[in-house]
Amino acid sequence: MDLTEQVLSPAIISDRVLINGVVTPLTLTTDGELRWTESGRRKSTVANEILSFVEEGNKVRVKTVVERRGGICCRGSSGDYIRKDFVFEPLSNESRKLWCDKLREKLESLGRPKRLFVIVNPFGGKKSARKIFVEEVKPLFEDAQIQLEIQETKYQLHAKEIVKSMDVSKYDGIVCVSGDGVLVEVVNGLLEREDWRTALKLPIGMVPAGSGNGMIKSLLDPVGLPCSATSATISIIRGRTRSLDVATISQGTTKFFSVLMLAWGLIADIDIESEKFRWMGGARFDVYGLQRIICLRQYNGRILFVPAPGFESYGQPGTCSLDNESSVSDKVLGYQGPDTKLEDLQWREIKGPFVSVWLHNVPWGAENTLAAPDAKFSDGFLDLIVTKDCPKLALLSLMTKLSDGTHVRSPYASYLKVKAFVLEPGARIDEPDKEGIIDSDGEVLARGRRTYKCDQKALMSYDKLQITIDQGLATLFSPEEKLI
Ligand SMILES: Nc1ncnc2c1ncn2[C@@H]1O[C@H](COP(=O)(O)OP(=O)(O)OP(=O)(O)O)[C@@H](O)[C@H]1O
Repeated sequence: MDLTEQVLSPAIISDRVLINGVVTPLTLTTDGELRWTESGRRKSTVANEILSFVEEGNKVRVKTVVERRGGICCRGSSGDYIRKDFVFEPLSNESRKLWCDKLREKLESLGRPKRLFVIVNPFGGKKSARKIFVEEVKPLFEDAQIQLEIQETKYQLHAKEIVKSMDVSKYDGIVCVSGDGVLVEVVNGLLEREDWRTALKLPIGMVPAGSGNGMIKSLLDPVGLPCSATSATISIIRGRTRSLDVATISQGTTKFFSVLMLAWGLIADIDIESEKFRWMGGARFDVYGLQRIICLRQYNGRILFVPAPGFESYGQPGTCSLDNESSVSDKVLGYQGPDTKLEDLQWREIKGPFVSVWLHNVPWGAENTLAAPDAKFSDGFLDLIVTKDCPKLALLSLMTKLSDGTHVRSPYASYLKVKAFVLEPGARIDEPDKEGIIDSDGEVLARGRRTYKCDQKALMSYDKLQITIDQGLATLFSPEEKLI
């Protein structure tokens, strides 16, 4: 809270108050900064740091959260927060009332959330969401005087059920203390509501507490914040939002709304089949990934895509017979996907065999996977990474580069942005009686013949599916750009 900034903005209120028993001038500026002098040193706290204030007898306690910066250089080394209180005593009752009015008006003007609906998945990741919520999240929300309605999920798809029937008008946002799985359920639940247009305007906040926390990592990492429950919670309290593209995956009248990714081939096989090694923790992806590269599978099939401007040279011109049924469903009242006239678009195609086909909406797929380094939250495009004809050693090297995103520079990978996409999945080339798995946002969307757990039901069949994107349809709580 040391005052280093010398450019002063106009005062809303400036008065002499008692700080630690000493009469001192205190000023609140139009940009929400409180300035005073303590033990001969000029100090300040900015609006961003103020959570709330309370009157305690004649005193006013301002609750703040301050970033503890590490090292000499602040860039990228920040993000550890400490709670600090600043207490002052106005010299009269009138002065105290005026201070409280002005502080309240200033905080009100920031548009922060006042009532949040919190969904906690006690089952996700290392099963620590409940502990994270109670110890790290709830105390901060309480200090920020945010009213909470808390609900724990009791079974799979419970979060979707909850948001489908909740009264959205009562809240300023939904917070998921979970992994990405619950976020996807929340988006799908909101989109299946009759009032989806209004419901989707409700910002969704993520607090990382699952094994896949790709969305919140994608929000925090670009502004130099660590993927922690504290930085995520503070971002929600500050109330800034950003919009997020939503992809509609359709097969006939069956639809799934995706906000993270779709994978087919190697990545899907590793993601889904490594479940049998869950006891290994995060190492399951590396161990099973290595096994999959040694016994590499390739898949026949075809992909069609409408490239974003600048990516028209990828693939060959392709003709696409589209599934018209997918846009027509009178019985369903919820969102039906974007009104894109797919027939009028310039389609390109790439034919198999494929090692991997991967579509990504945001940069990070998990906390250690920078899947699509150029992906943007609301550019209206999905990033497509296609891997073909790749020798095993090169593939091994490519997979080790997933942590810093340089895999997209491999000569065996094509990396482009697409506006629409069609997948025509085929069988494995080594064992044509076996097919693959299509994975969207960590869940199995379709299981082909003789695949892992192929007796279990999936939402779609292992057949042609199409994807369209609605630009910026959903809203997320998001940290502000930091001046670094
Ligand atoms: N009480 C519960 N019991 C079992 N499953 C649940 C429960 N609550 C939620 N789930 C399911 O847990 C799944 C994973 O949730 P979450 O998003 O928190 O974590 P994740 O990181 O995506 O996944 P995981 O930890 O399973 O790898 C979701 O599909 C959700 O439906």
